[in-house]
Amino acid sequence: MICGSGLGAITDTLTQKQCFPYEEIPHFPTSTVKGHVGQMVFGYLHGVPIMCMQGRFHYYEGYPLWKCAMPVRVMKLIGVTHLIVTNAAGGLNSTYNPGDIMLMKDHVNIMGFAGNNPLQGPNDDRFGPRFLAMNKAYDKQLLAICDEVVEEMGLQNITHKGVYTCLGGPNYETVAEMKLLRVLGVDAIGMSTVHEVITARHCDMKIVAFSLITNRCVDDYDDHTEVNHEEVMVTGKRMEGLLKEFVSRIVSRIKETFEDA
Ligand SMILES: Nc1nc2ncn(CCNC(CO)CO)c2c(=O)[nH]1
Repeated sequence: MICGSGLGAITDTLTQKQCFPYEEIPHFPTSTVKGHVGQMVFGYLHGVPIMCMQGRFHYYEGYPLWKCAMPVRVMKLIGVTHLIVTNAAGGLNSTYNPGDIMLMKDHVNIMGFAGNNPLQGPNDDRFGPRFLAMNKAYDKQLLAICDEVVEEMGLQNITHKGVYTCLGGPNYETVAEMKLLRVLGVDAIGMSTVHEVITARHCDMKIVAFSLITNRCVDDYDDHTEVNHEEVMVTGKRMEGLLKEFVSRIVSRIKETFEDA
C-alpha cells in the first residue's frame, strides 16, 4: 500500500506492525511533507502480509520520478503482488465534493508528455519490458471488488470512477491549467501516484488506486478561494476512519478472491 497526504492512519489497521523510518533504509529518500510520516510499515491485515508506505516521495521534493517510485520495485522484490495506492487530490469534476472518493479508472501522465517518466533510461529487464502497455493498468477485478465494498458500506453517493492526473507541483494549478485539464478529461488532480502506477504495471503488479477528494479545483477567475495544504490534511483527518474501513474490506475481499483462485 502507498498512503497519501493525511492518509497514513490506514496503517492503524495493521497488526504485528514493524516500522522502519525511511532514513534508516539504505538509498531511500526521506519524506519532507507535512502529513507524510515517512516510514515503511510491515504488518498483517486479515492475515494478509502488508507492506505499507506511510508517506511517499514527490517530484516536487527534488527526487526524480524513478526515485519516487523506487519503493514499488522494492515491494516487488519482497514479493508484493497487489498494490493499493491512495492519494489526496483536488476535485476538478464539478460533481465531486470534499470527502468524496474517486476510484481511479485511468490517468493522464501529463508529466510524461514531455518524457518525464520513471522508466526513462535503460530498461531493467528484471522487472519488465522496454515498451509497456498501459491500457489495463487499473485492474478491473480489483475495481469490481471496490464496487462491492462501496455497495456494502453504502458509499455510492460519495464515490466516483474517474481520471487522475499528476502535476509536478509544488504549486497548485492556475485557472487556465484547470480549464485545460478539464478539456483533457481529467476528474481529479494531484502530485503523485502516476509514476508509482507505471512502475507497478511495469513489474506486473495488480493495481487499484483511489483519491480522497480533499478540496474543489475552482476554475473560475472570479472565485477567490485558494487551495492550501492544511485544508487537504483536515479532510484527510475527517475521512480517515471511513478510509481505514474501506481499505480493510478491500484487502479482505482480495484475500477471499486469492483463496478461491
Ligand atoms: N487543486 C489541487 N488540490 C489538491 N488537493 C490535494 N492535492 C494533491 C497534492 N497534495 C500536496 C499539497 O497538498 C502534497 O503532496 C491537490 C492538487 O494537486 N491540486
